[in-house]
Amino acid sequence: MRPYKCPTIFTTNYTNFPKGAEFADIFDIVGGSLFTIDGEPSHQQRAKVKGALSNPRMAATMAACCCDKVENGLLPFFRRMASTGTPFDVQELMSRFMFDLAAMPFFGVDPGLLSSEMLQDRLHMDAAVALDTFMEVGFSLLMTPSSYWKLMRWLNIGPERKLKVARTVLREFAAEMMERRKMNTCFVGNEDEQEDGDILSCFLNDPDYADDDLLRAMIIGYMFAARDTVGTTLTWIFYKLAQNPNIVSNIRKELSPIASRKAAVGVDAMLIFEPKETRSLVYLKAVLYETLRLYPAAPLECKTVVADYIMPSGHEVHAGDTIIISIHSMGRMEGAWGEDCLHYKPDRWLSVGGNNMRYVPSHKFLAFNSGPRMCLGKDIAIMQMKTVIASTLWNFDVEVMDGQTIQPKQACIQQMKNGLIVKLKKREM
Ligand code: HEM
Repeated sequence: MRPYKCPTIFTTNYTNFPKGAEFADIFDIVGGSLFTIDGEPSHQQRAKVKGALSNPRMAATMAACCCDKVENGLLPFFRRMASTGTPFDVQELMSRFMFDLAAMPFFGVDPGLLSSEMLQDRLHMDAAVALDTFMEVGFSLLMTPSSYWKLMRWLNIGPERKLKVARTVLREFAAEMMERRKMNTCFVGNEDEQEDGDILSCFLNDPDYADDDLLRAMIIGYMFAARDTVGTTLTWIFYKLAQNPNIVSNIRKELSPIASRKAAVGVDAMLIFEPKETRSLVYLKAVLYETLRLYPAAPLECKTVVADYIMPSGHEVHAGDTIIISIHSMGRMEGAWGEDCLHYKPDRWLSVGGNNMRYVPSHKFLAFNSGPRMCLGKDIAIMQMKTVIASTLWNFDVEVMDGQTIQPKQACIQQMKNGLIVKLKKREM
């Protein structure tokens, strides 16, 4: 079956293909929240999350948090590494950076994982590790017969034992964040901004989320959705750009008119590119999409079948079947992307003349999912990635160290198995 020819699962007949009970059982840590539910309850929760994320004030907070973290966290760190020529694992760094960036607008508090002096905050560090455990173990359970992992869960052995520890840590983390928010301490911004300036406040005041378990599930689900999806994609972008200096030049060319209107900040004269400046940049967006095509952050989509159905391709599926769609493979199919499907070519996303993005249906490019369950953070993710890539590439040259084995990890989020060691050099301008 060629899923890219088959929008039925995601759009036209999506009610016949919910996530299903087994998915919800494996990811019970986010049980009851948008991330595991289907049908009418998912529509209702989705409308609320969509409302919170698309509120213009929230969009402005997200953009401000991102600029602040890049200017005061990421670039100063890069400058230190560049001045001493010290190699570092950019994936590990992006993971900490994104933990902070996901948490700041949600909780109104900066966990400070990016700054190494804060590493003693065990709660946040442990929560970050527990999120990774769920992504890794959850992936292997999706591929395992449910009777087998349910027995392991009952006996508390094997991967289920790891999940149990991760569950406890994540529940503690979410409870602590709710407590801190209720006590209204240590927040980002002034008192006015705190009134309804973070996403958690919208849910704390909502009677539908009066159940603490549901609110906890929502918090953890949000951290899953917003943290490593972006961090992982950024890492793959750095990797591909280091192999393609011509693409780096094209990005810098696109940034150049903006840079010429800006004044550099700080002693090192570094430029920060703000979301309002990069919003219209199409080549940079094409780079993001091309990376997500070959390295989708969420490489698998899991669906169950409610009623027997014959796909447009003629394949039959039966009630109770599980369908696993490899988004990773779909991005590499010759039938969908042409003979050069394995080549990294941002230009394929551009219209003739290169001034606009070409239309590609979302059921063909599934990195952000498609149809009624499409990612709600797509625009936020693009804004964050554009800010990081533009600000990094304008100020630094990025070199990937030789001798590394680069391969994807088998997990729900497609990180690099061994990380990515890079070295930076401050650009002479
Ligand atoms: C490169 C970055 C990102 C990628 C590739 C991505 C991809 C996806 C995918 C594939 C799904 C569907 C998951 C499923 O149903 O199985 C999804 C759902 C979702 N994403 Fe994203 N995402 C990204 C960033 C973000 C960010 C930054 C946020 C929040 C600020 C976010 C919020 C959500 C939410 C709330 C859902 C649930 C939608 C629903 O179930 O109806 N995402 N995302």
